[in-house]
Amino acid sequence: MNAIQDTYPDELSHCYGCGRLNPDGLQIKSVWNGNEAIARFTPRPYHTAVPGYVYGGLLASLIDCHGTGTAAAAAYAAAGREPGTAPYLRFLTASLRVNFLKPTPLGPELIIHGRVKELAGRKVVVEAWIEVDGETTVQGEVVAVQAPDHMLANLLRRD
Ligand SMILES: CCCCCCCCCC(=O)SCCNC(=O)CCNC(=O)[C@H](O)C(C)(C)COP(=O)(O)OP(=O)(O)OC[C@H]1O[C@@H](n2cnc3c(N)ncnc32)[C@H](O)[C@@H]1OP(=O)(O)O
Repeated sequence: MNAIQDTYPDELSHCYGCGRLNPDGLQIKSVWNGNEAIARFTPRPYHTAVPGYVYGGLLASLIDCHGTGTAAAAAYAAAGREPGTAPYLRFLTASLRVNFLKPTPLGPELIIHGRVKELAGRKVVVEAWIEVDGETTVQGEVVAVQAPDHMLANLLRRD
């Protein structure tokens, strides 16, 4: 199954966290299974906070972009539409909350989960958490708001 980020149009695919066209970015991939979205990411040694543990800002970025990706996938599903079709359902982070429950070990693959808590109008509230070796180390919530039409039109305009 395609990751939702692989269906974003090129003009909206430069995000540091999830843009497939950003060679220096994290390029996270969120796959929707009809119930939740899952992303997998293995931090690199330079993502260190203290030796052996992952930097919290990276973890927040994973929650952030997986949250907006989950919102997009869920919004297309709720509308009965094929992901990536125009008019684009592309979401921005309006609010990001992250609770670091315990240190996240550096080395193993992280599994990032995203589930919709609320979907109404242009707003999707996503609960997200990071699992490593079967334990949840980070829990967060993203309020994702559909990009306003004028913003999308501006970004998609070709000269
Ligand atoms: C265009 C695509 C670009 C692709 C980028 C992908 C990004 C991936 C993740 C990111 O890092 S995004 C970067 C960080 N985020 C931003 O820079 C967003 C900056 N903020 C904005 O542009 C506007 O504030 C925003 C578009 C998010 C909302 O402005 P609107 O004028 O569209 O909001 P509006 O007042 O119409 O509210 C719509 C709903 O969202 C709710 N809302 C808005 N801001 C909120 C907030 N901060 N917290 C909680 N809820 C919020 C608002 O209450 C309302 O809920 P209800 O429908 O239930 O009434």
